[in-house]
Amino acid sequence: MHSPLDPATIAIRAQDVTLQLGTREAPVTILKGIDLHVQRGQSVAILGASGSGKSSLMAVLTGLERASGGRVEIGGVDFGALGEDDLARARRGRIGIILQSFHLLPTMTALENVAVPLELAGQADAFAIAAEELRAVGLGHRLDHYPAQLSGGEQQRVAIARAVAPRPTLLFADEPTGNLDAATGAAIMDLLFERQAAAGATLLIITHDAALAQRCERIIEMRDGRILSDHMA
Ligand SMILES: Nc1ncnc2c1ncn2[C@@H]1O[C@H](COP(=O)(O)OP(=O)(O)OP(=O)(O)O)[C@@H](O)[C@H]1O
Repeated sequence: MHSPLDPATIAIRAQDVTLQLGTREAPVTILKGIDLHVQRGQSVAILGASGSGKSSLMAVLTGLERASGGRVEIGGVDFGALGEDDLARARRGRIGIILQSFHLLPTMTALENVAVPLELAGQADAFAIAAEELRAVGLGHRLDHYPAQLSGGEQQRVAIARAVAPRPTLLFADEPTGNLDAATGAAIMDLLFERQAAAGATLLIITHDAALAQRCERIIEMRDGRILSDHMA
């Protein structure tokens, strides 16, 4: 049996994480001491008013932004100890990100959008794996379509396939249904949970939607750069 804080089962370990941005003369403290442990495979909703620090927390946990203080460990790797190149490498294999506005490359087909990042990460059979992932999200018949030829829901499916394909430890979704109608959004969430389970990934979802948050195992609420509450749903 693993204890709850066994490194083998912890996907995210954040200790007293702070983030300061702005200028030297006018620094702004955005994250004010975040302590967070997340078990591998858990789904976590991050709620909070606009400006409470949700996206900043995501930026620090994904290594897009370096913490100003404290410690960030993702999948057992101390992000603070890595140089830029090693950090980029560590992020590539471990972290998948799904954003509200999909961010697909417009000049690449659905298949290429999923396969090319895999190939860059050194994955053999990148195109075969990408095709399999796209079939798993119901897009087997759209492999050669460009993003502009796909609906919003289909584009988000491609983005999910792209994020899940490298089998990341950690999947982050920032308002993943924000640009979709309610029915499409619900279908996308079903798919996201299904693909999370298939990949055995930990899922953090930033959302303003309390109903969506209730579908996660755990709900964290942020206020003013701090965790205000943290409970199982
Ligand atoms: N580069 C920056 N310099 C100074 N302040 C910043 C910078 N980036 C973000 N902030 C501030 O940090 C605070 C937290 O922003 P953040 O985007 O993390 O909030 P959020 O909870 O994700 O909000 P939303 O729900 O609107 O996306 C905000 O007050 C924002 O204005």
